Amino acid sequence: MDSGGDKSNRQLKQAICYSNIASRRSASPSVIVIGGGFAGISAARALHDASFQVTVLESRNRIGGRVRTDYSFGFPVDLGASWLHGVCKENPLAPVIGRLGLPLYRTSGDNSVLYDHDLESYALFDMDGNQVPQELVSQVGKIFETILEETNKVRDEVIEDMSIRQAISIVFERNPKLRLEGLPYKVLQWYLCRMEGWFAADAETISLKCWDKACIFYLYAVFIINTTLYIPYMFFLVEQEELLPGGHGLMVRGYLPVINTLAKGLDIRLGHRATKINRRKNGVKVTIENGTTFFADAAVIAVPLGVLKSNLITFEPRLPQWKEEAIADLGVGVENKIILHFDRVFWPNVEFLGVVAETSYGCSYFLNLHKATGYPVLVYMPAGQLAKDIEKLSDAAAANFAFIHLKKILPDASAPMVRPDRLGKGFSLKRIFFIRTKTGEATSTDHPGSVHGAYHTGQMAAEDCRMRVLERYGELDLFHPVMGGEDTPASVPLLISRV
Ligand SMILES: Cc1cc2nc3c(=O)[nH]c(=O)nc-3n(C[C@H](O)[C@H](O)[C@H](O)COP(=O)(O)OP(=O)(O)OC[C@H]3O[C@@H](n4cnc5c(N)ncnc54)[C@H](O)[C@@H]3O)c2cc1C
Repeated sequence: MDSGGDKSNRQLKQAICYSNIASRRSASPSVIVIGGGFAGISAARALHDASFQVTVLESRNRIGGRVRTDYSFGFPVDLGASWLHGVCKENPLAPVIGRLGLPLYRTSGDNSVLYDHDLESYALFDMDGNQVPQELVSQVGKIFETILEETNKVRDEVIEDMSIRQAISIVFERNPKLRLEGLPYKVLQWYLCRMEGWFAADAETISLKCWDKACIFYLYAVFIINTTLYIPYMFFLVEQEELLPGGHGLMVRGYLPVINTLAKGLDIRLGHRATKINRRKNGVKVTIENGTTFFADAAVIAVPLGVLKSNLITFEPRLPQWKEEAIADLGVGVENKIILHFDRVFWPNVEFLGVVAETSYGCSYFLNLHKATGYPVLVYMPAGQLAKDIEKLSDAAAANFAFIHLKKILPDASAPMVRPDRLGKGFSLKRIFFIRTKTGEATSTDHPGSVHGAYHTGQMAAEDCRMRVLERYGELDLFHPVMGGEDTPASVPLLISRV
């Protein structure tokens, strides 16, 4: 499908490519998948299995995108996604994970006030290292739920949307007893901090109208530059995804085995950054950074939303106005991970450690990987503005920042053997039905911002692409449906446990 960088060679090869496309009608149709994250690899796998000739163009020197398992510590640590949200057979990733026999560690059941954690195994501290009584944490958790319920009343009263932060202020004005003071107030801020962590956004940018509903909302402009996204400016939107049942499970061995399995046998070109996509009568031409061109019958675009927003890829002809507007209106959030590897475990045997503070910005959260994996690792996970601020630091300074917070609660903490790693979280939180051959977590209506959402959109894009090619070229007998065909292997139950 590709041709050389030299211009005259290109023209010659272009002619050959097009004649190939014409003569290939008796052979399999071809597809270029742009982006080798979960969505792109999922689409490529499905199309490959449906007898398409598939080429994946991935700009980096690895596949996975925001899924990246690091082995440099001598054991797997996910620097990007690490949870399977929705441990149930309805999860589109369940059949793959189940068949691979990958273990999951349960961190919560359904309906946890902390989303992906139960309040069963935690330790919260104040800035002086005093542990917050568990009873107080539970009590404040109930108050937090009451406050959120009260914000529903505010929502019903107002026409214009507002941020969840504003709505909470109104609730406090109306119900001064919910305001809390002293330590309970700080614990409340911690709950807010976890809510912000779930959305990878500050309470000022989370929509009152939409945070727990499927809808679209335009909020404030934010400035984000992170390792995954190169976005100068955007509007933040929030849509609540549909939460799958079954609670949340950590991928104990990391996500890499899953994506590697899906990628097996695919033609993946690493270091191939697409810069231009020309849609033509007889197919698609994709140009990459060094001028090399690729031709195929169709293209599936599975790059992050931020890449589209920053116009790093030119479309010819231009995308329809409504698609451009949808891309412009979508927003992303930021979440980082800083991995702290110690020579021994000196912290309590709980699933997470939290630090309460006067503001949600000042609170922190450490995931105890030792509980799930047996390795002496804490993962510091800032989100929203804090994550953006930390991204401005050097890696060493960021690791030190996390360690200073840890020291506040555990003064005897030994220095970590750190190699900090950070991966920005590109999070689109808006419903998006457009670009039929565009895929990626951002296009998931029900599960945006998740691996299973990305996987599912890849499957949908592949099916859509397959149908379009079939409609156009009429080779119905060549393929079986990408999704849900009779050949779908019997599902294997997911292996989930909790200690
Ligand atoms: C820190 C962090 C924690 C997270 N935690 C979880 C979690 O626990 N559970 C969960 O379900 N989800 C989690 N997520 C979200 C999840 O990782 C993403 O929703 C999902 O991986 C997105 O997949 P994608 O394929 O849509 O995009 P991406 O993974 O971003 O893939 C897009 C790919 O396109 C490539 N690309 C970009 N531009 C070009 C170009 N011009 N040409 C060619 N290739 C290009 C990129 O290099 C990348 O490989 C987390 C994300 C982060 C960052």
